[in-house]
Amino acid sequence: MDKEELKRRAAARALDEVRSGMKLGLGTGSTAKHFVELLGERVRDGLDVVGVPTSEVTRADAERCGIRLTTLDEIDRLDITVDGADEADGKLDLIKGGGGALLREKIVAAASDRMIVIADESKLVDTLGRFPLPIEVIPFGLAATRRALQLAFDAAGCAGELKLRPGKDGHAFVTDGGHWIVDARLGRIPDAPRLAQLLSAIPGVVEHGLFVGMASTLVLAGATGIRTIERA
Ligand SMILES: O=C[C@H](O)[C@H](O)[C@H](O)COP(=O)(O)O
Repeated sequence: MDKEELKRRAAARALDEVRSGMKLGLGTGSTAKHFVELLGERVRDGLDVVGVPTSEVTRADAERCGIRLTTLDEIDRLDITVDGADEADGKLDLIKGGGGALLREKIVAAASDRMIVIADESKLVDTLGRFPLPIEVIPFGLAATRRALQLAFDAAGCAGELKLRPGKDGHAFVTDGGHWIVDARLGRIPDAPRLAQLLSAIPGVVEHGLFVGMASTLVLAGATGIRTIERA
């Protein structure tokens, strides 16, 4: 089955959890975009929800779909965030940020009672790390931050090359928050919680793409159907 169809099925399954009156976090990426489009159809049929987008791209998509939007300055908590992932393991820890939206995604997920992750089944891995780990950094002092990152990788039992993410214009990719991203090709992250802690302690790191202990439900769509994994 076509991968886009699998993503749309996972998105449709997450939509089953949405009720009128809910406040929703709207994720970023090709899978989350299916959710926004399907949600828009329900809104046009009368579903009353309000959303907080996790990127400017998602904001534009949601507005185009007629979804009412708000901000985390106007409301306290969200009921559910629905978002994609670049990788997920069986403990529901994630790598996110392939599209560069990890910072707003993490802020929105942390303000949500539930985070439902939607994906096609190819995103499920035994150990995180095959997908390069996105790390959002401040441009100032980048070389010092890179050295600190390598020390953190050593301390967490992993190693790998760091690459500054290029943008379309040949310069560095710039996030919605005005920062840069370095992608770490680690191959295998044996202890994601430990690495997450070490990365968060580096001054030049704004945020990293390890989402540890945040997802409550993982919805995986495969050729044989939908599988749902709940946090233990
Ligand atoms: O920054 C982007 C997000 O973390 C996405 O949710 C992630 O990259 C997955 O995207 P996609 O659904 O396109 O594979």
